[in-house]
Amino acid sequence: MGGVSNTTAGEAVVGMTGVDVVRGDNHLLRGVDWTVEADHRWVVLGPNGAGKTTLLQLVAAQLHPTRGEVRLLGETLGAVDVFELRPRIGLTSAALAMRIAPSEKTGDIVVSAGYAVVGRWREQYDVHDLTRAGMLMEQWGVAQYAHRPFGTLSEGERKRTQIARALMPNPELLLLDEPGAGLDLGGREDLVARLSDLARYHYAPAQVLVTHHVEEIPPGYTHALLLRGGEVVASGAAGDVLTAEALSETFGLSLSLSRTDGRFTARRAT
Ligand SMILES: Nc1ncnc2c1ncn2[C@@H]1O[C@H](COP(=O)(O)OP(=O)(O)OP(=O)(O)O)[C@@H](O)[C@H]1O
Repeated sequence: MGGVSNTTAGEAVVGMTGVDVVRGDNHLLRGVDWTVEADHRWVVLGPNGAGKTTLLQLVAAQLHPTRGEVRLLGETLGAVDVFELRPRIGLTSAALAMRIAPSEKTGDIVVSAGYAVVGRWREQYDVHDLTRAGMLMEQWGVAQYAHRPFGTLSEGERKRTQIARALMPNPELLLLDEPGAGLDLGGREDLVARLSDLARYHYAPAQVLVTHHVEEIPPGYTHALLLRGGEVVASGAAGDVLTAEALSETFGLSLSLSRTDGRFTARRAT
């Protein structure tokens, strides 16, 4: 699924050391060290205001650190033209979805991704682009809506369209900011299954998924980073990091955690 990644050989996709992001007196992030390798699939978990979106903005090359170093796809933020870096990174978020005009055709939204425009039809798409867009829309279950305006799709269909669009330019890093937000149970389960397939696909890009809910972690995700108040509570292999103790500390309440068939469930400990 999603095409072959062409990540710079020999270097991590993301390498952060001692990263602070400060606004006024607020530390949005403090002392973050993080490495994402090409075959990693990371889930970033934390409560509201923990700094997850700020972290994602750094690795989307949309924000520079106040202090520390961010290496991204072999380049250093601050010493590279971010407009060259951004096309190598696929991003989905509610903020981006809001920029899509409801009247745009779903197929145009996907095929236009490589041209850095949202949904605008251009005559010069070549057969390769159209074929790839069609394949991605099939994979993400939205091919039948190619001629429908984006605004008529359900929330789940919109989320899947956004992911197909993010994968269109064959990115080396895929960033998913709360892809499960606003989905009903069926929509969430469908998305988790598709993301699980993508996670396990050897040639898929490195992936980082931000969520508030352990129930949304797709099986096949390899690593987890837990954030609270801008600081890393725990980070590493998912099996080591995703514990009741670490989650309780992250969310500031006593939680129990269970795992069945690779899926997690958390609830308040009684
Ligand atoms: N420009 C800014 N100036 C001051 N504080 C900011 C600024 N931008 C964000 N913050 C604060 O930084 C903190 C982290 O925000 P961020 O959006 O990264 O959190 P988050 O973990 O993504 O939260 P949520 O789960 O609610 O989306 C929040 O407390 C937010 O209010």
